[in-house]
Amino acid sequence: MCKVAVIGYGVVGSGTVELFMKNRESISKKVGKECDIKYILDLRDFPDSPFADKMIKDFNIILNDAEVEVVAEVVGGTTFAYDYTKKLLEHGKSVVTSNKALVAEKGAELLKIAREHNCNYLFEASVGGGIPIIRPLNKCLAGNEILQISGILNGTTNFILTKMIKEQMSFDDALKMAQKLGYAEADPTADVEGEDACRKICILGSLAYGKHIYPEMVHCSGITKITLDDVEYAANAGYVIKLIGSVKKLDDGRVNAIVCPRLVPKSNLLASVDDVYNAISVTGDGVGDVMFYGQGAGKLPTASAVVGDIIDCLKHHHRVLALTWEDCDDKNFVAPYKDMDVSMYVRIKAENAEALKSSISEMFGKLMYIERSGRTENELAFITPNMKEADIDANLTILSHSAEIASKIRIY
Ligand SMILES: NC(=O)C1=CN([C@@H]2O[C@H](COP(=O)(O)OP(=O)(O)OC[C@H]3O[C@@H](n4cnc5c(N)ncnc54)[C@H](OP(=O)(O)O)[C@@H]3O)[C@@H](O)[C@H]2O)C=CC1
Ligand SMILES: N[C@@H](CC=O)C(=O)O
Repeated sequence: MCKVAVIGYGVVGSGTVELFMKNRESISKKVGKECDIKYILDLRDFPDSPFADKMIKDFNIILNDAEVEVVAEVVGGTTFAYDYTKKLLEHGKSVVTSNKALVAEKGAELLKIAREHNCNYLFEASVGGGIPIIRPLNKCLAGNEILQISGILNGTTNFILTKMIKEQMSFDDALKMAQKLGYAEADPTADVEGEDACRKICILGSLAYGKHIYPEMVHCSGITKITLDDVEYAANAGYVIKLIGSVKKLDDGRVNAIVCPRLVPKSNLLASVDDVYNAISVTGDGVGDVMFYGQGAGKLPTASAVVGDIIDCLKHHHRVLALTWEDCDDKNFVAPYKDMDVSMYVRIKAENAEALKSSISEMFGKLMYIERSGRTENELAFITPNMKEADIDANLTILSHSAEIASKIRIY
C-alpha cells in the first residue's frame, strides 16, 4: 500500500484530494500498488468534507509516519512550506508542489536535499497550472540547447486583460472575478505586479540553463498601469496586450530574462490565448518552436499536475529522478535588460502633442504613429524602431521635459 499526505486544503489541495480519490483505482493500477491519501493537514477544520476523517493538525504525524512516502505541499509561501518541505525531504519523503514562490526561491537547495536523501522534489504544477511543461523541458526536449522560452505564465492577469479587452470590464471587477474563481494568489499583488510570472520564468530558466535564476535578478513589471486607452491604440495597430515572461540564451553565456506587458501582434499564436489559459513557447536548436497550451490556474487543472507528480514519485520510490540545477552566485548571469534591443509603444500627453511630432521623429528616426477614434491633439501614440532600450529611455527623458510619458509598453 502506498500512502500519501496533502498539506494545505485550499483551492489546489482540495482539488488534489478530489482528483486523487476520484481516480484512485486507475492511479493504483498505474503505480502497480494500491494507493491512498492517509492524511490531510490544514489549520482550519473542514467538518463537512467527505474526507474529514483524514484531517489532522499536527505536521509531526506526517513526518514520523514511515508509511507516508509522498507529500503534496500545497500550502504556498516560503515560511511554513519551506520548513515542512526541508524536514520531509531530510526524512526521505518525496515532496510534490504547486508552490512556485518556494521553488523559485529555494529550488536549488531543496533539489540538493532531495538528491542527498534519495527522494524527489517535483513541481510540475508550479508553472502553467495544468500544462505539462517542466517534464517536457527536462525530458522530451533534453536533446536541445534551449534558445528561448517565452509566454503567458499567469492565469489571473490573462483573465483580467481578456475581460478588459473583450468586455471593456474594469480592472478591479475583473480581478474580483479571478479571485472568486480561485485563480489569484492569496495576495493578488503577486499576480498583477508580475511577480508570479517572474517566479515561473525563473523556474523555467533555471531548468533550461542549469543555474538558479532568482526572482530579484529579473526585471519585472505588471499590468496595473495598462489603461483601456492603451488597449484601443494597440488594437488599432494590430496588437493585443499580454503579460509575457521570457528567458533567452545570449551568445556570451549569459541570459536575458524579463517579465512585462507586451504588445503581441494579432497574428502571433499568443495573441489568441484568452481567459485563464496560459501558453508557453519553447525554441530548441533541434526541435525549433514548440508551444504548450492549457489552463494556467484553477482547482482541478492544477491538481492534475500535482497528482501526476504524486504518481511519478510513487512509481519511483527511492529512485531519484533527474531534475536539477545548480545554485548561482554569478550576479551577472542575467544581462541588464536595458542593454537589449526592443521596439516600444509610447503614449504621451501634452498641451499640443501634435506639435512635438517633428522632434520625436528626429529622436527616433522612422517610427509609426497610431490613431484612435476621438484622439485629441493633446495625445500622441507611436511605436519606436528597434533599438537599445537604454537609448529609448534617454530619448523619453528628453521628451518628458515637454510631455507626460503616459504609457510605455514593449513590443513582442
Ligand atoms: N490557485 C491556483 O490556481 C494555483 C495555485 N498555485 C499555488 O499553489 C499553492 C496553494 O494555492 P491555493 O490552493 O490557491 O491557496 P489557498 O490559500 O487556497 O490554500 C492554502 C491552504 O493552506 C492552508 N494553510 C496555510 N498555512 C498552513 C500551515 N502552516 N499548515 C497547514 N495548512 C496551512 C490555508 O489555510 P488558511 O486559508 O486558513 O490560511 C489554506 O487552506 C500556492 O503556492 C499557489 O501559488 C499554483 C498553481 C495554481
Ligand atoms: N495565481 C496564479 C495561479 C497559478 O499559478 C495564476 O493566476 O496564474
